[in-house]
Amino acid sequence: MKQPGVTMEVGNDGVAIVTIYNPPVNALALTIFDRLKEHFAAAMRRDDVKAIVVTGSGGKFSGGFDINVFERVHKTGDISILPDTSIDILVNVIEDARKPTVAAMEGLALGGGLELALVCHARIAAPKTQLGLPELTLGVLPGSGGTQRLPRLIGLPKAIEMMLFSRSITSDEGKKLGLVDAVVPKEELLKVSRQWALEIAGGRKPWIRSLHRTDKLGSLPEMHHIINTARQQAKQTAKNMPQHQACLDVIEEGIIHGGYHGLLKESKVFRELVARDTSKGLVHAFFAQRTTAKVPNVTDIGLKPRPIKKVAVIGAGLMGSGIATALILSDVYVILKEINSEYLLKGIKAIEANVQGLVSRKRLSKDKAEKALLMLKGVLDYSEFKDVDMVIEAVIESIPLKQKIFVDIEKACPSHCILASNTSTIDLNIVGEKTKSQDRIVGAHFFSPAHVMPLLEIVRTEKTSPQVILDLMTVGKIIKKVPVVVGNCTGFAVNRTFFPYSQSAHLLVNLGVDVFRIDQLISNFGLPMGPFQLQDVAGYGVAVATTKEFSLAFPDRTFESPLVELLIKNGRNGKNNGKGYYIYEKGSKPKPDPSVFPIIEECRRLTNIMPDGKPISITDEEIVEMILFPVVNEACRVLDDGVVVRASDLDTASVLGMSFPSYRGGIVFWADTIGAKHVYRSLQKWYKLYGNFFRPSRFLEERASRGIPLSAPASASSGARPRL
Ligand SMILES: C[C@H](O)CC(=O)SCCNC(=O)CCNC(=O)[C@H](O)C(C)(C)COP(=O)(O)OP(=O)(O)OC[C@H]1O[C@@H](n2cnc3c(N)ncnc32)[C@H](O)[C@@H]1OP(=O)(O)O
Repeated sequence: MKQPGVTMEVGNDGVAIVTIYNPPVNALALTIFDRLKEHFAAAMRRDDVKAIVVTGSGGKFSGGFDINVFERVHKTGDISILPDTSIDILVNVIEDARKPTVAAMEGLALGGGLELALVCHARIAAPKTQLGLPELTLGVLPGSGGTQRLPRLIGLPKAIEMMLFSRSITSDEGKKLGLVDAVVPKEELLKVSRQWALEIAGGRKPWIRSLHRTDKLGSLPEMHHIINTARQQAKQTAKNMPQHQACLDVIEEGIIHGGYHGLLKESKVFRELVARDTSKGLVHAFFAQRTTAKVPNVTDIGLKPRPIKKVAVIGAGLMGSGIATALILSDVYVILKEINSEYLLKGIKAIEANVQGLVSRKRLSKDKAEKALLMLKGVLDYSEFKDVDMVIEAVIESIPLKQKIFVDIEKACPSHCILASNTSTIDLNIVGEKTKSQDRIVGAHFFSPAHVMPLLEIVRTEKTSPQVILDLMTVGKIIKKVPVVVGNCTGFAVNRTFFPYSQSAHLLVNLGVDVFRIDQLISNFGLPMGPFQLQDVAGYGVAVATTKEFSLAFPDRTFESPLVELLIKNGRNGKNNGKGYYIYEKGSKPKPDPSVFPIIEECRRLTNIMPDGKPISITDEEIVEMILFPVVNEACRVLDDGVVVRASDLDTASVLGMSFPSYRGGIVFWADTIGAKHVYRSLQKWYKLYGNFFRPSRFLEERASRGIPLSAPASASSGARPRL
C-alpha cells in the first residue's frame, strides 16, 4: 500500500484484523478515520466476523492524531476540518458495537493512538511499547476520550500525571496499572489478541467498556482533592498555558456528570484549544525541531553516516566533563584528556557526580550508571588517539592553545577522524588555520550543562565536508541532542542572536528601570529567569568575557554598562559567592538584595544616560519589548547572513538553547505573531531616542515595509545573500 490507509483481513477463525498504515508512525490522518469507519461497518455486517483486532503496520500501533491537521487549522483558521471522532467513531462504531475489539499494540501508542486502544474492549501489548497521552505538549488535550477513559482504567492520580506531564509508560507498567491486559512477545501479539477477542465474543473473558467503569475513580471528595492539588501544581509548572487547567476541568466534568458528559466537554474544549496561540506555537515548535534534521547538500545527497565508536574529549573542565557524560551515557567510548593528573581526576569526579545525580533523581538505573562509567578512560597524552573517530576539543577560549591542539591532533589521529571544537565564540577558520585538514574541522557547540541541555549547534565553515556534518548530526542524535547546523560567525546562531538580550536589560537599568521589575516581567513572559538572575547564575566572568567579544565583533551596536564590574569591585560574584543582584542561601529561593541599589545608582551616574537625569517612565509591555526586540533585530541579521538554514532552525535553537518559551514557538515565530511592522516601528522610535543599539536592521526594515513575515525564506527578500 502506498497511500495512508487501513486494511482488513478476515481469518478462518472469524477475527477481522484491521491494520492502520501510515508510515513512519501511523499517524491518524483524516482518511484513516474514514477507512476505519468503513471497515468496522463491514465487520459488523459480515456474518463471518465474530470479533475484531485493531493494530498498526511496521511495528508501531500509532503516534496519534495527524499533527499536520492542527497546522492546517492554524494556517487557514478553519476549525471545521477537525473530525468528530470521539463520539461518531470511537463510541458509536467501536466501543458500543455488537462485536468486541481488541487493540494489539507494539512500538508506540501515543495520543489519539492510545485513545483508540482505550475504547477497545481489551489491550494486548508487545514488550517496551510506549504508551502515553502527550497532547498537552501540543497545546491541546486528549480529544478522543483520553481524559475520561484513562482515569477510569488506571485511577486518577496516575492518569493526571501521564496527561499533565506528558509522561509515557511502557507495557509492563501499563500491565501493573491496568491499562494493558497482557504483555506478550511481539511474535505472538496477533495470535494472543485474536484469541482474546474470540474469548470476549464467546463470553469467556469480560467485555469491558472503559467509559462505563467507576471502580478506580474513588470517592468524590478524594477526586476533588486530587484535582485541586494538580491545579495548584500546574499553576506553578505551566505558567501562561491554558491546556493544563482545561484538561483538569474536563476530567472533573466526567467525574461529576459521568463519562459521556465528559466526552462532550472534552470535544468542545479540544476545539477551543486547537485554535489558541499556545497550540500554534507548540505545533510550530514540534515541526521546527524535526525540520532541523533536513540540511540541504548534507542529508539529501545520498551520504551514509559513518559509525562513531570512540571519541576523544580534550579538556575535563565543566564543558568537557559534561560532553563526556553525554557520550558515555549513550554507550560511546570516551578518551578524556587533560594536561595533568590533578585536572584529570577532577574531571572524572565531575563525570561521576553527573551520572550519580541522574541515579539519585531516578533518571538512570544503577546498572546503567555503572556500565556508562566503564566507557570512560582518562589519559594525559595523545597515544590513545590513534583509533578515535572524533575529537571534541573543550579547553579554555585561547586561540594559540586551540591552534596548537589542532596541529597536534591532526598528527595523532587517523585521517578519517573528525576534528571538532566546542568553542562558543572563536572563528573556526582561525582554530584550524595551521592544519591541512580543514574539511574535517567543525564546531560542536554544546550548552552548559552539556549532559542536560538538549541543543547541539553544529558549526560549519565553508570547507567542512558534508560527510563530517552528517556524522556529527548522527552522533548528536545518538546522544539525544537536537543538532542544528549553523554557519561560522561570532557567537554562532544562539549566542549571537541573544547577545543584545542582557545588554538591553542593562541599558534599561541605566535609564532608571528597576532590575527586579525587569526580571519579574521577563519571567512572567515565560523565560525561566530574568536577565539579571541569569547573570548571577552564569557567573560574572561569562558576562564580562562575552560583552568584550561582542563589542569587538559588533561595535556599532554594543551597549557597555559598567555595572557588572562595579558589582565585582563591591565583592559580589553572583551565585558563586551567594551575593549578586540576589542573595543566595542554601535551601531558600534567591531573594532580591536591596543593598545592590547604591551600586546601581553609582552605575547610572557613570553612564549618565537618563533623559534630564530622571528615570524614564515606561510600561511593563514596553520593557519586555525593549529587551526582546533587539534580539529579534539580531535574529534578522542572522537570517540575512545565512547563519541558519531556515528561520525555524533559529526558533528551535532559541527554545532549546536559551529556554525561550516553546509555547511562543521560538524567537522568529513569536516576532511574526507580533508583526515585523510593530517591531520595526518600535526599534526605530528607540533608535531615535536612545541611539544605535536599537537601529533596525536592513532585513527587518525591508520585511516590515514589504509586509513579508520574518520567517519567509530568503528568496522573499530582494538582494538575498547566499545561503548555507
Ligand atoms: C485527538 C488526539 O487526542 C490528538 C492527538 O493525538 S495529538 C498527537 C499526539 N501524539 C504526539 O504528540 C506524538 C508526536 N510524535 C512524537 O512524539 C514522535 O514523533 C514519536 C515518539 C512518535 C516518534 O519519534 P521519532 O522516532 O524520534 O521520530 P520523529 O522524527 O519525531 O517523527 C518521524 C516523522 O513522523 C512525523 N510524526 C510523528 N508523529 C506525528 C503525528 N502524530 N502526526 C503527524 N506526523 C507525525 C514527524 O513529523 C516526522 O516527520 P518527518 O520525518 O517528515 O520530519
